[in-house]
Amino acid sequence: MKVAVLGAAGGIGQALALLLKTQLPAGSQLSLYDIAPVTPGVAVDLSHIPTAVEVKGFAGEDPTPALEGADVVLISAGVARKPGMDRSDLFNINAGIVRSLIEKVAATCPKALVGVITNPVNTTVAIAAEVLKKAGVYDKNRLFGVTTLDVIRSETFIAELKGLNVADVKLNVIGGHSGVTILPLLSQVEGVSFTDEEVASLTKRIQNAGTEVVEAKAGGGSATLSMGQAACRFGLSLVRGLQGEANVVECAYVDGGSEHAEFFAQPVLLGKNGVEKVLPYGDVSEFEANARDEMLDTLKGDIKIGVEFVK
Ligand SMILES: NC(=O)c1ccc[n+]([C@@H]2O[C@H](COP(=O)([O-])OP(=O)(O)OC[C@H]3O[C@@H](n4cnc5c(N)ncnc54)[C@H](O)[C@@H]3O)[C@@H](O)[C@H]2O)c1
Ligand SMILES: O=C(O)C[C@H](O)C(=O)O
Repeated sequence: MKVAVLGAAGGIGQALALLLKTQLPAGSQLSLYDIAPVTPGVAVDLSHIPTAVEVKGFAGEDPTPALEGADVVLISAGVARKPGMDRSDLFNINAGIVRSLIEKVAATCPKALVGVITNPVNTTVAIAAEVLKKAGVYDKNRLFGVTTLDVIRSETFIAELKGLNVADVKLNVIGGHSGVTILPLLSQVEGVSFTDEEVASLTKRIQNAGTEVVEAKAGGGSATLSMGQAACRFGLSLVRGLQGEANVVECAYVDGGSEHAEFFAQPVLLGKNGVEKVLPYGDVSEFEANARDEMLDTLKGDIKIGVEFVK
């Protein structure tokens, strides 16, 4: 199994690479690429950790050597937010970065499962899809916007609020990955009840959690360590699915034939071809149904910007 991380010298990339070095199955290869010249050194550093995962690092303008033979590609290349910015403010720089990296994926490892972390995810995934379509290699089951951070934040905040063991908290987070498009389905958490005030405030906290980190880092970037953990969880789930493990389910932002939008985050069953099955996200409360319906104009607008950028 070969996993490539693009943007591997960055805050997310280095945390993710460390977690993958220690958690990928024995015999895996970890391929690190970034334009930053430090990247081969990051790989040398990681290679001294005693696990049966081979690490190679590549820097420079061309990611091709890092992508050759990749089964999974995780992309966190690009710029991060500073206080006062919205994720959509990253579009001008990150759209072009994602477009050129996906062009190389299309040419080098078109069958790889691709997880896009780079913001604005609602838009960069649409860009990736259009680039893959243009290259004639688009397979909707192999492209994912990584929304796992919204899921692990929800699990953490719910467990804190209700005094639960976080390992017991499970829920779907649907929609997209920005502001009101992030919708945690709190009504589905088993064994707890929330007051209307708790639902409103917890939903808002989860939707603003990225900004919470951006402000706390005071100009030093956005979430990197929690995102490294989230991307590792998602990347390992992709690998487990590829290896034929049964019942591997994650929420992700996919082109899954949703009635709501061309791309929509919801649970998917992962397998040897990426998405084996798009799963229903289940019953929702009246609050959640309203929030879902109200987010759709924003989400569809974000997607349109991505499609038009490539066309
Ligand atoms: N999906 C999510 O939930 C989520 C969560 C956190 C952050 N993000 C996003 O992830 C991205 C990266 O965040 P970060 O904190 O790691 O930023 P960072 O600045 O620490 O790292 C980004 C890295 O990308 C590299 N890079 C830039 N252009 C490149 C290119 N063309 N090819 C290869 N590498 C390139 C940079 O050299 C840098 O090392 C941001 O867009 C951020 O908004 C997404
Ligand atoms: O908020 C950001 O800009 C980064 C990321 O999308 C997050 O949710 O932490």
